[in-house]
Amino acid sequence: MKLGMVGLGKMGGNMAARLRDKGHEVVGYDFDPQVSDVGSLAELVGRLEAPRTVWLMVPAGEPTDSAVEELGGLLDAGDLVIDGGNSHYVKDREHADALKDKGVHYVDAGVSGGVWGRENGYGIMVGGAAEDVARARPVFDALTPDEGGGFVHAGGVGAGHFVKMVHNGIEYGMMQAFAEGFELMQASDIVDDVPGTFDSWREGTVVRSWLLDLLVRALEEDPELEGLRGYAQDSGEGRWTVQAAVDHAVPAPAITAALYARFASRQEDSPAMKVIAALRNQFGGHAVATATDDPVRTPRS
Ligand SMILES: O=C(CO)[C@H](O)[C@H](O)COP(=O)(O)O
Repeated sequence: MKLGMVGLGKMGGNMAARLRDKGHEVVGYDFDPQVSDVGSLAELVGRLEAPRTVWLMVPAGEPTDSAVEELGGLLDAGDLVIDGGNSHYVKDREHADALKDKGVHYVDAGVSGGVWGRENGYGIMVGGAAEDVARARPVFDALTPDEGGGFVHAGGVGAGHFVKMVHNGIEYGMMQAFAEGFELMQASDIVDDVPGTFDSWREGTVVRSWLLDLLVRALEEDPELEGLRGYAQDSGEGRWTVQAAVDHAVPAPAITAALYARFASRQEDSPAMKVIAALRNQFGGHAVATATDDPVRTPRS
C-alpha cells in the first residue's frame, strides 16, 4: 500500500522504515529537509493517488491541529487521515468533524513501542469506522509485531487515543512501583545486590515485564543510576488519565500518585513541606531545618 507519513522523528521515522521493510511505499514529510522526501504537505499529497492515506506522527496539540487543518484543504473526498500521535481523545471528534465536512475520513491510532518498535513491532490501538479501519489494515498489520497480536479496534473515533491514554496511565503506575522498590532496596542495609534482584525477577515472577527488562538494562549501564538526576518530565497523557478518572468518578490513586511524584521530582524544595514544618513548629515547638541546615534524617522524624 502507498501512504504518506507526516513527521519523521523517533517514532514516525522508524515507523516509515518498518513499513518500507514490509513492502509498503511511504512518502515522508518532515520539517527537517535532511529526512524529508518532499518539501511540503501539498507536495506529499500530490505524490499520492486517490483515495489517499496520510498518517500523522507529529506532537499532540498545535502541531497536529495545524496539520489536520492544512490536510483538510489539500485532500479530496474519500481520502483518509490517521492520527498516530498522542493526541487527547477529545480532540479526535473535532478533527474527524472538521474533515468530515470535506468527505475526508479519520481514524485515531494510539501507538506504543517507543524506539524499539521498528525492530519489535508496535502496539496499535485504533478508533474509527469499521470500513476506514479495514482499509488501513495492511498498514496496521505491518506495524504490529510479526508474531501477531498488538492490535485492537477499540471503538469509534477517539477510542484509540482513549485506550492509549489509559495504557500510558498504567505505564506511569508500573514505573512508579518499580522506582519505589528500587529506592527501598537501596535504602535498606539488607540487600547487597539491587540490580541482580531486579534481573532475577525477569523470569518466573509475577512482576516480569518489558518495563522490568528495560530497568535491568538501565542498571547494567549504571547500577546506582548515579549519572541521572531524579527529575521526570511528563507529556500530558498521565494528566489526561487522571482528569478522565475524575470525570467518571473512578478512583485512580496509583496513577494519580505516580503523576504527582513526577511533579515533586521537579522541585528544588517543597513549599508544601515548609508549611508542614512551620505548623509542627507552631503547635508543638518541633525543630525545623533552615535553608542552610543539613536535614536531620531519623526514622519517623
Ligand atoms: O506513549 C509513550 C509510551 O507508551 C510515550 O513514550 C509517552 O510520551 C510517555 O509519556 P510521558 O512522556 O508522559 O512519560
